[in-house]
Amino acid sequence: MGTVTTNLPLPDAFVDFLKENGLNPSIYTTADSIPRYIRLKPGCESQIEEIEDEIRCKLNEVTWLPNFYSLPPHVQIANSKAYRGGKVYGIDAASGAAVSALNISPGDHVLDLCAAPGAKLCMILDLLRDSGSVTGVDVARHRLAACRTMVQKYALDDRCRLFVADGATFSLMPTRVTDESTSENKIDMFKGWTSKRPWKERRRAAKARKTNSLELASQISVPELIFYGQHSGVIGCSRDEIYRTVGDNLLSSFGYDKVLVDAECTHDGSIRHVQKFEHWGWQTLQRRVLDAERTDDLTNLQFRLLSNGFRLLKTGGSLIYSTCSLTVAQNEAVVERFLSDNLSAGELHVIANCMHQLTDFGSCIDTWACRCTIQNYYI
Ligand SMILES: C[S@@+](CC[C@H](N)C(=O)[O-])C[C@H]1O[C@@H](n2cnc3c(N)ncnc32)[C@H](O)[C@@H]1O
Repeated sequence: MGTVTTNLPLPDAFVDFLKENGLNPSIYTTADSIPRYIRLKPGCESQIEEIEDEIRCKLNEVTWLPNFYSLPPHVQIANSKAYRGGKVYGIDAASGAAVSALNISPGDHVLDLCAAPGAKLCMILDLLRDSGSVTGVDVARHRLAACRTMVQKYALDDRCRLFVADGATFSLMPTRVTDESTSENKIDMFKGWTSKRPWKERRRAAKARKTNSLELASQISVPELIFYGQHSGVIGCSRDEIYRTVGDNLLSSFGYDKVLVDAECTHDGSIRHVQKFEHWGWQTLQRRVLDAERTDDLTNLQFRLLSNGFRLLKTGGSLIYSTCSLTVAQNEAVVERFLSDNLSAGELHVIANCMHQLTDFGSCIDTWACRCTIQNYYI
């Protein structure tokens, strides 16, 4: 395989892929100088000096993103007491930008359609504090299990429910607290409620898990609830209420206030991710990133995730579509295809492309280059 003059021996096929997509391969040469980012758990502000002493470096505040700090690339936080004790999160600033663009308000019911491993989901829960709810969906059970571990580690488990499901067909409504649902007998119902599914259903799911994830996605018709915090938009729901689907005509009133579609993508915008292929082998990159058939499948999946996220959004809600790919095909083209379908339906009132915000964010583009390509509002 040929190389280009970067720090990494990028294979020709990847360089061609970058060029075809109008991307300059030299962005991958800056890997050693890209800062790391952390997010401070709200409430831990007074402990910054202590954390700096422990990790032996100064935390530089990211002025445009509350609670985010940058630190030099060589500093590791995974073994620090601050990280293990749940005082800081490892999350890139670009990921924070996607969540920040959602403009979370108290009481929002938020849907995160590709939630695992959950860095953004935790940020949403922190922003909501003790109001609203978050519904996290992911097709990969093991990744969603890691998300559940994270939600529990950071004590964010009250208002969150997690479903293993295909985000392109997921159809459950947010469950909202009503006067009725806080009554004593409902609380008892909650205690008796179990996420365990009938044996036959579990056996079918286990069989499906043996196949690959795209096939699995099409086989999961009933979402599997793997976590349900006790205040997840409702207290004391029955199983039927938790699995309530609503027809399209009611979605405009009872859908989610905010939807995040942080879609599966080729990850080419993450310099650290691309770096890992040096160890995994460039053939893996060929298979995962460059394979044209897979890329076509991906853009179709992205389109279906975006369309379904929008379907589940209530009137006046807003949706963010983001990826960590820098390619037009996975960002602008997906959004344009979606808009051309939906504009003709006359449903969109205002469409603001928030890419311009990211150009101000400068340094975050080069780490998790998360492109927020759309912020839509219903009328
Ligand atoms: C970019 S990652 C999401 C990162 C996550 N939002 C975070 O902040 O930690 C994309 C996720 O989409 C999931 N995914 C892939 N296909 C999916 C589908 N059809 N439905 C739901 N999730 C899917 C993958 O398992 C993966 O966890």
